[in-house]
Amino acid sequence: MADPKDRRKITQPGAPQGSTWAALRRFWPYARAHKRWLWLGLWMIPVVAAMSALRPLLVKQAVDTEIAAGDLVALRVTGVLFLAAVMAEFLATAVQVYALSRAGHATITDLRRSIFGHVLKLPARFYDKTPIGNLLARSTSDIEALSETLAFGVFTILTDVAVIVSILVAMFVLDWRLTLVSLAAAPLLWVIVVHFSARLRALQLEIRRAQSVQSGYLAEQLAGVTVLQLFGREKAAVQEFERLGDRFLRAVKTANWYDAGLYSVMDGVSAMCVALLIYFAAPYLFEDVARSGVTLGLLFAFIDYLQRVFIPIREFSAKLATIQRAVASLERIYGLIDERPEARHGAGEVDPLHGWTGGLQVRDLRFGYRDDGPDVLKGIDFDIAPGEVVAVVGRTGSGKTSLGRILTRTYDGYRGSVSLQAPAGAVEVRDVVPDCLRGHVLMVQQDVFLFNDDVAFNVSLGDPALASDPARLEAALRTVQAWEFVQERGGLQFVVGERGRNLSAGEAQLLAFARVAARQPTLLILDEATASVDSMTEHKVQAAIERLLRGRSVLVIAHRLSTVRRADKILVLQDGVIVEQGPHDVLLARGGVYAELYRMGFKEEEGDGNSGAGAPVPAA
Ligand SMILES: Nc1ncnc2c1ncn2[C@@H]1O[C@H](COP(=O)(O)OP(=O)(O)OP(=O)(O)O)[C@@H](O)[C@H]1O
Repeated sequence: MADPKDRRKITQPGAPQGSTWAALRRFWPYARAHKRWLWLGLWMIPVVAAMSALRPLLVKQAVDTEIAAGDLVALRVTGVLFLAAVMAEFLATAVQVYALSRAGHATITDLRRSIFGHVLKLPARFYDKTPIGNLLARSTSDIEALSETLAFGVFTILTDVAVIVSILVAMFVLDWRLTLVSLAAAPLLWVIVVHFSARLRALQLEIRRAQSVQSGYLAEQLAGVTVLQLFGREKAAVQEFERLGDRFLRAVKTANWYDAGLYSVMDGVSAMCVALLIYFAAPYLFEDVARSGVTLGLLFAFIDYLQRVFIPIREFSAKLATIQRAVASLERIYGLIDERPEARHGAGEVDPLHGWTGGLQVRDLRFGYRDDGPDVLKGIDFDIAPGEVVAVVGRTGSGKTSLGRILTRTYDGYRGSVSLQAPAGAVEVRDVVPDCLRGHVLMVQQDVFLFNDDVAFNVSLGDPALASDPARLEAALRTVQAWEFVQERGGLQFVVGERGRNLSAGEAQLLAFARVAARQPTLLILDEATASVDSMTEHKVQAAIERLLRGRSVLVIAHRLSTVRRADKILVLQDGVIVEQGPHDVLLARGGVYAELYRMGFKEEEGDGNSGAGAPVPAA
């Protein structure tokens, strides 16, 4: 199991650190599309604020004027107005919550879609350094945190501020002396809110981090559940999960303490303010109203105002914490958005490889995965003529897969030249945008990945031209001899299970071949799988490979004797260098590295009478 310390270190590469305001401003382009709902939410703010200030005024009016004068009709009218104010405030709040929540969730849906689209365009180097669990956390819980904020954070804070301001203005207009007395505890209040908010913010960040690490761990362990089960490591995984959960729980518990503390302290301060108000206002009540200006109605109104003003103040810190949480999430999401995607072929752009027949020239090719690391390909030269089948063999780690990755531009940054001999002139691989290149060059990887979907999807991969043409899919499956077993299982709609669990390794390989057969690339890079399959399936796999190789240029990372024999030329790679090249018989006769590989691996295959029954080129 990985060192837990490492897990703590998993951070977001390139996450920008900026101000809260800058992070929120950068979010605006996403929210703009739904600004009608945001405006509706904003328009409700003055309504809510005005009604909050109006209701105590109506109480004052009832007590001081109508009750004092014994005017029942006027008192009833005031009662009806009070009810109308209450209804208006509730209605405005409901409309605001609905509008903001709608805008928030619509924006989040857009953002989620654009992040998914962006992530799919990121190059292999990005995935080398970013754990998938981490990515999952960013696209689920971080975005969830944002939706909370958009709906109930920023805008409800604006509403709170408007309510506080309107109440303070009403209080000052009614009686500035009583207002100052009532607010005598304000500095104390400020200190408390600032202290608690800062602590709560820090705790919210810790909660986010702990959550993300735990969900990343969960995703990774679930992906590798079979390994855990086979090696009996379930208990250890649960213990580690618990440990990570404890970190989350500790932060939540402390945050709850601070929350509860804040609430009770605020209640105490609010009661203190009311007591202060009554204490100072009481003598005025026994004086002449014309001189003192203090009435019973005024006192009721002030008590009501004080209680109202404390609710938003109390919740202010919790909302600030929510915003802070969202900003932390935003920064992590920006870190992802700022990763540079692969270039895309623009609509209407000329295809530089139009008419290319598969001729290729590689000169002094050098490549390393890290700028500061050693090269894994160290000056490679070879040619592939149109329609030629070139096999690459070599011990494990000699650079065979890396060579395939350069030809498909899965990795950039090679030195030297890899030029494709197109009719309009030679084109350097690094100058062809990846999606255009992959319209001509396809790679079948050693590890077959199948989606938890039906055969039709796994072959078409959602390409509408293929998905809507079952005859083409069937033809591709027939080419690679997979149609028979697909048909036996119920046809194109047969669901292969997660990662192809419902298929054998050989059948999964055949489906991967069908993907290529359906697309007919000009150059095929085939990384032969080394997984052993039964001899019947092996026979089918060999036949399928034979058909795939026909009529196109192929670079095959070969593990079968049948494949190397069939090749027009073999490149023998050793430690990133081509040490021998030529056809099978010539290389064998030379008695060098190839002859050694042959003696250690292929010879056995030949001996067991099953030419190429899955025995791999020997590993070092
Ligand atoms: N994504 C990567 N980041 C860093 N180094 C890598 C990466 N992929 C491969 N390497 C390194 O590059 C070297 C060549 O690897 P490569 O996969 O090309 O070998 P290979 O000949 O295909 O091996 P095998 O037969 O085992 O598949 C190895 O030392 C390997 O550790």
